[in-house]
Amino acid sequence: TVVSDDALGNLTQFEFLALNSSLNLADGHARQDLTLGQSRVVEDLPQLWAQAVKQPVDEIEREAIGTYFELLGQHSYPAAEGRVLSCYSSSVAMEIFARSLATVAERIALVHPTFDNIPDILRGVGLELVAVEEEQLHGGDLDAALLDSVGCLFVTTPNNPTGKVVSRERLARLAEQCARHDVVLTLDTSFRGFDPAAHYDHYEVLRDSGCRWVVIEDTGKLWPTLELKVGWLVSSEHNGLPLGKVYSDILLGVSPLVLLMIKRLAEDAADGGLADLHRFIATNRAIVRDGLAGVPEVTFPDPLSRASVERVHLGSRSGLAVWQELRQHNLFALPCGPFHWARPEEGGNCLRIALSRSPEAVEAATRLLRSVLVAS
Ligand SMILES: N=C(N)NC[C@@H](O)CC(=O)C(=O)O
Repeated sequence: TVVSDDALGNLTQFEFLALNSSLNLADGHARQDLTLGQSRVVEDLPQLWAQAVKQPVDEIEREAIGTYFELLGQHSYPAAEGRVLSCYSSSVAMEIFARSLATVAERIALVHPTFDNIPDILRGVGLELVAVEEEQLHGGDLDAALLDSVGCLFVTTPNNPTGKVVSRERLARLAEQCARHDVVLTLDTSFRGFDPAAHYDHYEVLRDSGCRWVVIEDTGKLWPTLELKVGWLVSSEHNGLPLGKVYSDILLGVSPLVLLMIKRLAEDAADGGLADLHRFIATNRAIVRDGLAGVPEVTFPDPLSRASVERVHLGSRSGLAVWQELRQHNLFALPCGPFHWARPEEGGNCLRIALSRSPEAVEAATRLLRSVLVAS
């Protein structure tokens, strides 16, 4: 019997089921082997620990932020006090943003589809959601009446699971509309590291637009750091949100050791590691696409995606039924229904495959998926 997806709940609960399986291609966290450069950082952790004990934490934080934001082209990030808040994860940053927004707004426009912990967090603080279809968001100006009816426009870019990136021109136009309607523009840029199309200086565009804005950056998907990560909550001046106050309700600060590790990993990435990572993900994406070539009805809806995940459209097959069948073989992907948080049936025929895995795991998973699909 096919279990209905609400019996299994949200995407993260699906991901939880996969955590101890040998073929976990469910979550977007990085689980591939460390590269040589990254393993040198791990070997240096005792020294980083000693440095974290001695060096002032605000110095470490400034250096980690600078190295990471420069690596990804974000040269105009706000370096002033209180403008970049370090959180234990991007979801903690999102919770702080949501609680802050809910003190001044009742409704929020949110890109559809996207990862479901975003609408869940926003609903959790009592905000009413209005779906903005990805095509709409990328198509042209948003409806003025829509913008007048919300306190915020929330955009995931690159989007999850589609990999769709908001271009510089599109961001400038969205920010201009948000400025005109006095709507906060919020970006979740968790997948930014994977796609050079997302490395233009977003902060320069946001700053020049005059709109109120918030950006959530995430180091957690880029490197295999065993969940050691930081979410950065970045915001414009005078944004009217009690971010600092709510931040202080939740935490005092993150580990300087983790900040030093991130700084070193960002340095390694700047020294060729990021280009290697892009090639690594592209190779894994090709393994999936080549491995499923010729399977009846199977297509890939996101040909331009560079994100560390790949959507597979199964034709008339149920994503949930295929997910269940794979689970019998101890292979876990992600059914795409819950990404379509306003209309789950729209994602009913898709699976998402994680690509931040060893090529061998991606190869084995693709072979298994192919055998299940040709038999279905
Ligand atoms: N706080 C949550 N729910 N974390 C899971 C999230 O990081 C997974 C994710 O974003 C992805 O698999 O694409």
